[in-house]
Amino acid sequence: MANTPHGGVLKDLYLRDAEKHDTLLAESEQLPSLELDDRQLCDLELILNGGFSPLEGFLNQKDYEGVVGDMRLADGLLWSIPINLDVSQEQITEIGLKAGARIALRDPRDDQALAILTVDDVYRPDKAKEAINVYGADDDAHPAVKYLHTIAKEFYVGGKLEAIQPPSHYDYVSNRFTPSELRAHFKKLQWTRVVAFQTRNPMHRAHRELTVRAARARKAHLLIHPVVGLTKPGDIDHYTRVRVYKALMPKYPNGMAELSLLPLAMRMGGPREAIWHALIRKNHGVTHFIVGRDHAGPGKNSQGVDFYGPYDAQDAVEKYKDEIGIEIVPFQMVAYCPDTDEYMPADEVPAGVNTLNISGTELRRRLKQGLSIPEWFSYPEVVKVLRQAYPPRATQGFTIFLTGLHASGKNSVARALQVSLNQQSTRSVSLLLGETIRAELSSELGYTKRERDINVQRIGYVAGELTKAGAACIAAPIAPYEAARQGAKAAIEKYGGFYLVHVATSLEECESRDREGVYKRARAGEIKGFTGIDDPYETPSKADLTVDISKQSVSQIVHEIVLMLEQDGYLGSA
Ligand SMILES: Nc1ncnc2c1ncn2[C@@H]1O[C@H](COP(=O)(O)OS(=O)(=O)O)[C@@H](OP(=O)(O)O)[C@H]1O
Repeated sequence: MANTPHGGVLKDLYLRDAEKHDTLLAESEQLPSLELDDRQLCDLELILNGGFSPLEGFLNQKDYEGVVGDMRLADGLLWSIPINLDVSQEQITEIGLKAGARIALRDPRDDQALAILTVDDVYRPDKAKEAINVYGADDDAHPAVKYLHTIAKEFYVGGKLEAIQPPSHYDYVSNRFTPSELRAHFKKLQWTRVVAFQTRNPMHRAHRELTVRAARARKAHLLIHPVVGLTKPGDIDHYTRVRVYKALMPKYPNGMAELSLLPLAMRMGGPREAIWHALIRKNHGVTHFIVGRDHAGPGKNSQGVDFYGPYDAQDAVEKYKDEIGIEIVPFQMVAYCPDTDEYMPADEVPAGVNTLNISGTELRRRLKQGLSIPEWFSYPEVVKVLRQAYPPRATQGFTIFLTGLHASGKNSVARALQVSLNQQSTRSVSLLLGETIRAELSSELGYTKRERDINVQRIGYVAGELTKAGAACIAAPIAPYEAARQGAKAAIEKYGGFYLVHVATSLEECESRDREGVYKRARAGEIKGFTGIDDPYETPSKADLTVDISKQSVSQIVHEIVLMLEQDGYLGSA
């Protein structure tokens, strides 16, 4: 038998409102609309499908104050994390949000109406109190507190929901189970004791070992239940993680474990979050829940001290275990003992016995540099997935961004570099010369500061996309403004390497090299606002390389660029 939902009844609003579907959909077309943001969308999905039972909507003020104050809804039921629909004053006025109003809530990705909210109340939360009570401190180093102060709007709207349809998913659809679906699945499999494992990270041998030990200890089956909504900023993306989980699942004995993806927006709220996670699993029909060391921990506060103690989450679920109604399986991390080639719970390792571990940071370093990842740590199938997602630099894209005056030699260097890279790497090489971009992308633009900034921004965008796709991109605009160059850098370096090369050939030299006579015409006033003559060129404050065509040959400059790329690993063999 699947576990009883929190509050006794699974609030699957899709099932409850199925009969009214057509009427609700028609009504939603006539109602004012509120477009949800990413977090509200995750919360809405779990309210509608019953994952957040007993909630039937976003918290009204009474429930909110109870949850913030002592983790209880107004009716006394345990609930640890406030689930709010935050709105701005402009939205309140524009949409007409007030008690009794009916509002269509829409998916921001495709504008579909997902639910109708009947407004109970609109109130201004005490955000400092929410931060302190729920997350332990009013400190922006905590991601949920930062969200509260920088993204969440100033008012909350409470009210019950009627379900129209679930948000559309196009990724891993067959692995997404609502609580009702999971309950039906357990029934079909005849699973009565199920231990769930929550994770927002890739899983390796230690996790497989830990989960199997938990299942063995409770004579239960296993539900791997990772979060694919919002996790901690900087986490490995869920596409990669799900491929990892799928590579790991065959490592469990047949029939022992199932994978289901949870569209939860985590808050990283440690102890309160652990209680919330347990209640959500209970709603999914699970009977046991693993709570490990530092469950849903956000890391360190602004003073460099951990927000929560390593066992605060375990203590919290222990304290409320009767009300939570799911058996908690507290777990130590397992450690690898190389001398005996086995995994053991960290607290059972005898004194003096050597153990090994590879931290997340160390793993990322090894992936980045294409270094070995030992088999005792992970499965080759898992490592293969991670290597595809985090290719070593030798196969990552990069951009060489040449900046300098007209006729400084940047175009000659760019062309020669393209040829040189063509001969030595398997990447496709793209050349974005100033004149080409002006003809192909920016033909409507002139040369005012604003137009030059737009031009450089476009180059940054295109170079970023090429870099993301693994290409070598060589851009060579004049790009006279520091801020615009910085903007291009930011757009590119999130996807791969970025190198700013200042072709610092003097104006005098550029003028003498200018066979087309453009500078002469600019000096004669026939061309207005020409860079270097009557328009500024801001010298880069921090170029990765500064070269001068009057002092070095093109091939020497190309060689310097190649050496720089080689040193950073971009030109080694993959
Ligand atoms: N007013 C003015 N100022 C500067 N340059 C001018 C101007 N008018 C036309 N040109 C010619 O336009 C070519 C491309 O300029 P860019 O797109 O690289 O300039 S910018 O980065 O947008 O500032 C650039 O050529 P290259 O330097 O060979 O790319 C210039 O010859």
